[in-house]
Order: sequence, then structure tokens, then C-alpha cells
Amino acid sequence: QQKLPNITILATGGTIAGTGATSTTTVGYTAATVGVQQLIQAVPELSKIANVKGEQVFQIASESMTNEHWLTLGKRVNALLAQNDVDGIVITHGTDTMEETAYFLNLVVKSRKPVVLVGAMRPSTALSADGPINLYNAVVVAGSRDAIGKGVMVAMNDQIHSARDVTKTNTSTPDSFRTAELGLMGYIQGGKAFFYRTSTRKHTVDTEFDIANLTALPQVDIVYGYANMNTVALDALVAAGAKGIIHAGVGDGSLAARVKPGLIAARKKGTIIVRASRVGQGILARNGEANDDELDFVAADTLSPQKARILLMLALTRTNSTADIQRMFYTY
Ligand SMILES: NC(=O)C[C@H](N)C(=O)O
Repeated sequence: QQKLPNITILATGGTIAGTGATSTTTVGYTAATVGVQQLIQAVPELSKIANVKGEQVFQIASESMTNEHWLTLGKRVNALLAQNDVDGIVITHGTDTMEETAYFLNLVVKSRKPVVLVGAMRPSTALSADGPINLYNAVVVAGSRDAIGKGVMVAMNDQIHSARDVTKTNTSTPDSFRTAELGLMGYIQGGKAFFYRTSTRKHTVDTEFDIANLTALPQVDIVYGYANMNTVALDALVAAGAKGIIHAGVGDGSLAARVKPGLIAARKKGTIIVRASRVGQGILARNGEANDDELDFVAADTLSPQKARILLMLALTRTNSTADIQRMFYTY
């Protein structure tokens, strides 16, 4: 079938490939057991909308995703998209870290062809499993001409989200993936993708990041803010050699009186400090709750702590200048 788009499905595991003891088992199932060919065979409708090929890249639950997995996956995506016989890629993935993998790829994929991440909140054996319809919809998006140049996307629950702004918002329901205030990109309905909005932030071919020759990423960790916070975790991470720390602060990234000196000391030792917020929405104001100019800190803008970690790792492959890193946080 010549006119259909050629879509490669890269399978990495997750609940979409999970199996439970009974059809009502929606918790306590085993993730990452079903192979890519079986996932494809479960949706015979795919053959009407695309020439689909499957490839098993990993078979893991996404909570076990690592930087090394990302580098392997990113290189494979770039190699496939460089081929003339590949029009788009769908990546089946666990939902726990899907937004992180999506944002990583959004920054390192060097192609305008669509890349769509998809998963499921219910295992493949469950009543009303969401995996098959989600997979069908993801292939629709990956094969859509309207999806070209829009960066890496997440297709879940009939909705299309940008990798930069989407987040998992519910531990277990199928409507877990949301872009909240910044807005979703569009919908999938009746085998068609409908787009309404895109992020204005640069991605894919327009970024300055290149993973072609990377085998590891700089160590960047997150410290979580809370009342009664102390510097035990921060100090341990810095002592363990963290090149960057994301401070997932309360509110607008406020610094607790007894934590601030630890952050200042870490910065003096060379660790890059990025202030982010645990709140989940809104701009982290530079020079707001802390004088970033004076402290030589970076503000995360609207990125969540887990996405700020990814941007900082990639930033550190290019520069150690906080001014340059801050520019990147306002660019991507
Ligand atoms: N719904 C899921 O996919 C959750 C699973 N723990 C995973 O991320 O692999």
C-alpha cells in the first residue's frame, strides 16, 4: 500500500505492554511483558492507516528509565528518521516517565518528521484497556502531515500534547495526561489528527544539542522543597559529584533560610543551581523569591523540576555559563 505513511513503532515496555492476573486487575499487574509484534497484532486497524514496522528497543517499566536508555533511544530515532522510508515514529512507553523521555527527545531529535509517545494507564489484559486505541491514535498522529515540524508529542486519551508542557496528573486514571493552563495541541478523532495550538519554544531541528557522540550525560539531581527542609540530601548529592542541582522549591521557588547557605556553598564549588517549583504551574520568576543575579542561580521558567533536570543535563554538554544556561531555559 504505497500511499500510506511508513511508521516505525519503537517499543520500550510500560503498562501498555503489561499483563495482569485477571481482566479486572488494574493495579498489581506486571508491566513490560508483551512484545512489540503482539502490540501491533492487537490493533489490526493499523494496517488501514499506515505501513507499520515494529522494533523492540527495551522492555522495561518506565520508572527504570535512565539517561543511557535515552541516549540509545534518541540515536535510534535519529537514525530511523534519516531514512527515506520512515515517515514517522511512535514510541510505546510507560507513563511514569513518558513526559521526561518526550522532552529529552524534543531537544535532541534532528528531524521534522513526527515522533509520538504513547502508553496506557491500564494493562493490556484489562477490561477497557486503553492501550490499543491509544496506539491507533498515536499512529494516526505520526502519519499526519499536519504533525510535521511540531516537535515531539504525546498522544493519550484522544488528545495530543506537546512534550515540553505535558505532565502525568493522576496515578491511575486514563485521563491522566494534561497540559493544564498552557493548553493541549489537539485531538484525535475518527482516525484523524486535529491541531489547534503549538508551543512557541524551539525544539528538534532548532536546538543546539547533539547526542551523536555522547555516551553519558552530566549528573544532575533534584532536591525537593517542603516545610522543615534541611540540607542533608543537597549536601549528599553535591558530595556525590552532582554537576547540577534542581531545587524543586515550594511556591515560586522560595529558598528556606536553612537551605539557602547550602545552595550558595554548592554554587561556589561549581555546581549549577536551577530554581524550579514543586507547584506544577506558572513561571518561576528570575530574581523573584531569590536574587539569582547575585547568587549566580538559574530560574527554570515554566519547566517542571523533572524537565528542568533534562534541559540542564543537555545544557551542561555545551556550557558552564549560567547566563548561557538561563538563555536556554527561556528558549526551549
Ligand atoms: N501506566 C504505566 O505505564 C506505569 C508504569 N509503571 C510505567 O511507567 O511503566
